Amino acid sequence: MDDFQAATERFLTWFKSMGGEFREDLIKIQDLRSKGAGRGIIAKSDIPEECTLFAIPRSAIINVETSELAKKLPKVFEAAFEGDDEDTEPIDAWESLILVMIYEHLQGEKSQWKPYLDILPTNFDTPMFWSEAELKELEGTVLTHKIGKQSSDEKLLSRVVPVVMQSPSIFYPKGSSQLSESEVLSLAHRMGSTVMAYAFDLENEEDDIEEEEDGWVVDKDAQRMLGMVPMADILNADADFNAHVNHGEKLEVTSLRSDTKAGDEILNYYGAMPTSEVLRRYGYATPAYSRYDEVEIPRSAVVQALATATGLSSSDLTNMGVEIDNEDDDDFIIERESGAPNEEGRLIEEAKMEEFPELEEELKDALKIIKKKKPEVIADKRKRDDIANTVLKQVLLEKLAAYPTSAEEDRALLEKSDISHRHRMAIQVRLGEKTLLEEALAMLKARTTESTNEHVERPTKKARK
Ligand SMILES: C[S@@+](CC[C@H](N)C(=O)[O-])C[C@H]1O[C@@H](n2cnc3c(N)ncnc32)[C@H](O)[C@@H]1O
Repeated sequence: MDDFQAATERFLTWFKSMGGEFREDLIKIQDLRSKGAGRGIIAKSDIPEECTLFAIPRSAIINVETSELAKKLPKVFEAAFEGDDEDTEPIDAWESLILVMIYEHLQGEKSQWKPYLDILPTNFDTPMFWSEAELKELEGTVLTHKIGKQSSDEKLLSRVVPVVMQSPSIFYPKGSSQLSESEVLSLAHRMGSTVMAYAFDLENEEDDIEEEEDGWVVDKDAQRMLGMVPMADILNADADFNAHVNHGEKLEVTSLRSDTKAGDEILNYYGAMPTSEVLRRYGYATPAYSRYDEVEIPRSAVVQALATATGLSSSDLTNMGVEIDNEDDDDFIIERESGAPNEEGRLIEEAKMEEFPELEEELKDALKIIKKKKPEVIADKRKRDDIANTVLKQVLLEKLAAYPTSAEEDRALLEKSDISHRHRMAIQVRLGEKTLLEEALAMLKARTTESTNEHVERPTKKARK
């Protein structure tokens, strides 16, 4: 038995000793490293719908309630939930769990979670850990300004690392050697990434639970409790999934479908998010998330295109009261109408590019202002539609041109077998964005053809009368 398998066995034995239930007749933990997915859970036989596959007692979860750390450093942790310290921001749920994880890790054999901690990752494929050359492959994508290594360093250095450095007698068992500040920082990064990719938002049994239209339960409580949930976090996930974690007295993982077959992977749901966000938070990418892909269009690009299309300058537009380029507003998001998974976790609706609601709304308002202030620029509805389409087409084409590679080049690269895992994921992210832009351009084209036909048809109808 190799080390990986031995660690899995030790973890499963420990899990049961903590009161965890695991249907070994139905499922098993499997080594999925050959497909870049670490450990996962696989069906050993066909599984019926609504079958409990495993259950985790709340006492096996690692969080501020179960770890001794919060009791040993009450001042630090009470503030986390009471707030209102005038001088310092209280630590949040995220920072609290990072501290708890650092503490449990440093306890070594003394931690009751040791066999669980042993199977958590020490390396990550999230872009936070990519080299400059690897990050270059993400140029032009929404991730260029979302990785935040520096701000995360600053936050950990000012809020997490000092707590460890100031209380060595609490964090280190007697006789163990202490880490330097930079070693604590890198441990904090490791635990931060673990929390990001593994922790669950824990719903209390008595919490204010609301059901969304699609039936997926959401909790509207502002202060959530984060926790590491052994076994539930062995589940990999996809946008199309077949299992669900129910938060009751215990946490129970149940099957959602009647057709889960022996050999199928049991997949959880991390949420509806673009490939870029899955990569940023979890360090992987699958084709099913591409339906949620997004592209950001900078506001300045829209103003520039509007100026060109109207023959006005950007300052003319500002002076007229066109406010598209407002610094406080976020960029425009281009995305599909993608629908939610059904109650079996299946994606049954086709994801379609239908409109750019916010962008079109603001463009319409801007054109109204221009028509009022300079009627000669927008003679009629047809001219207004032409300008709007020209602007939309221009910003989409500009965005497409901003990626260093073309969609065709990316498709060809994905055919190759000799590119690295990270490079492949970067291509999936940027190609997903380009495909979305191509769909947006096709939609605009179809719309323009439709409206031209309308304009051509109208006089004919009138002539017939
Ligand atoms: C909650 S853990 C799931 C268990 C994990 N595979 C392990 O071995 O510990 C989340 C991590 O699993 C991996 N993962 C989850 N779903 C995946 C999928 N569909 N394909 C590939 N990797 C996946 C990613 O590395 C992610 O950060």
